Order: sequence, then C-alpha cells, then structure tokens
Amino acid sequence: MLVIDDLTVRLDDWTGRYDLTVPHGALAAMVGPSGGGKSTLLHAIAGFERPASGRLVFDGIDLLPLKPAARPVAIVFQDHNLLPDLTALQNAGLALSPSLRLSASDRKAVGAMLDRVGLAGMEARLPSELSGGQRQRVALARAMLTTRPLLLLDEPLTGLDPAMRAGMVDLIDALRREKGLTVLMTTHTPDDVEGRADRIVTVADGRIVTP
Ligand SMILES: Nc1ncnc2c1ncn2[C@@H]1O[C@H](COP(=O)(O)OP(=O)(O)OP(=O)(O)O)[C@@H](O)[C@H]1O
Repeated sequence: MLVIDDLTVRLDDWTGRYDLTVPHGALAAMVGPSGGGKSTLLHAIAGFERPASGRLVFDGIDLLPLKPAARPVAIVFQDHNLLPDLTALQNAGLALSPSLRLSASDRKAVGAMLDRVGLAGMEARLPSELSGGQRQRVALARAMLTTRPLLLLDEPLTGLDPAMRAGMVDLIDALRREKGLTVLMTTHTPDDVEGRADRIVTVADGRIVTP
C-alpha cells in the first residue's frame, strides 16, 4: 500500500498538500488541470522533490529518508528521458548497468523486455528513429527492468493516437498484473483509463480531490 499523508511540497510560492492511499497492486490514475500538481507529486514520491512535511510510506517502508536510487520506485518522466545517441537496447539497458557494460545475459534480458513492450527488431534504433509511442515503450522497458515494485508514469499516453493509447494501457495493466506492481500514473485523457484503473483521482491546486 502506498500511503501519502498530508505530504506538503513547496515550490517557490506554490504549495501542494497531498493525501492519497493506493492499495498494493492497484492501478491509480491522476487527472486534472495543467499545473494542478500531478507531476510534482510523482517527483516527490521518486525523491526528486523534498517535501517540507508529511508522511510517505510504501509497503511499510518510510520513503522520505531514502535517496531516489534507494527507493523501491521506478519512474518514467514526461519527456521519456532517453539519451539521443544510444540505441533502444542501450537506453533500456541503462536500468541494468549505468555504464552500459551489459553482459550477454543482461542483453538477453533487455531484448526480452523490448519484445515484451512490442519493440522486437527495433533494438538498434536511435530515439530519433522511433515514433513517440515507441520511445515511450523504450522508457517503460527501462523502468520495468529495474524490477522496482512501485511504478510511476508521468503522462504515458500523451502524444499517442487513440489505438496506441489503448495499447499502452493494456501493456501497463498486463505488466502490473504479471509483476504485482503498484502503479500511479497521470493522464490528460481519463476516458483511456476508465474501467481499467482501480482509482481515478483529480488533482487541482495542489490538492487531491477525491471524486
Ligand atoms: N521548479 C518550480 N518552481 C516553482 N514552481 C514550480 C516549479 N515546478 C512546477 N511549479 C509549479 O507547480 C505547480 C504544479 O506543477 P506540476 O508540473 O506538478 O503540474 P501538473 O499537474 O503535472 O501539470 P501538467 O498536467 O501540465 O503536467 C504549477 O503551478 C507549476 O507552475
């Protein structure tokens, strides 16, 4: 279970104060107006924003004292964060070896994950040779290879056409069930997760507005 209890994040003159619980293994989605505070919450959970106060606990572990790398959290950023000079295989492989010294079994694992996200045969392509949806899948593959149990996805559906959005939701849902992940994602298109997400909450003015 992810427990966010009165978690207060200050960015200059903007303040977010969040309360949310997500059961273990659930898929939760945040919707709401641009600038409402969705990404800021994901960044705080991942450890890239330091909250001023409050509680942040995942499966009994207090996350606040932990550095980002020590948290049981994988995050896919809005801009995918792919390195332009690395191939799909290398970008995904960064999850296993930041220095890209991939063993034969590492390469096999990365290749298998790229297959899993529908990128078989595209291992050698650079990000510039992939579509937006394919780049999103490389970033998702990298997050999945870290095998961290809490997966945060910032706008994984943005820039995709309706069929690709449905495919991405299917993929996220399948990986979540297979690996027992707890997933918290943001989206501008709540219809895409309706019926799939266990919980959809609205974030506005730095607050979670539970429907
Ligand atoms: N570094 C910063 N310094 C000051 N204010 C910031 C900073 N980063 C974000 N903000 C403000 O914090 C608020 C929340 O931004 P956030 O990116 O979390 O919103 P969001 O709901 O994810 O928006 P979007 O849907 O457009 O991605 C916004 O009003 C934004 O202007």
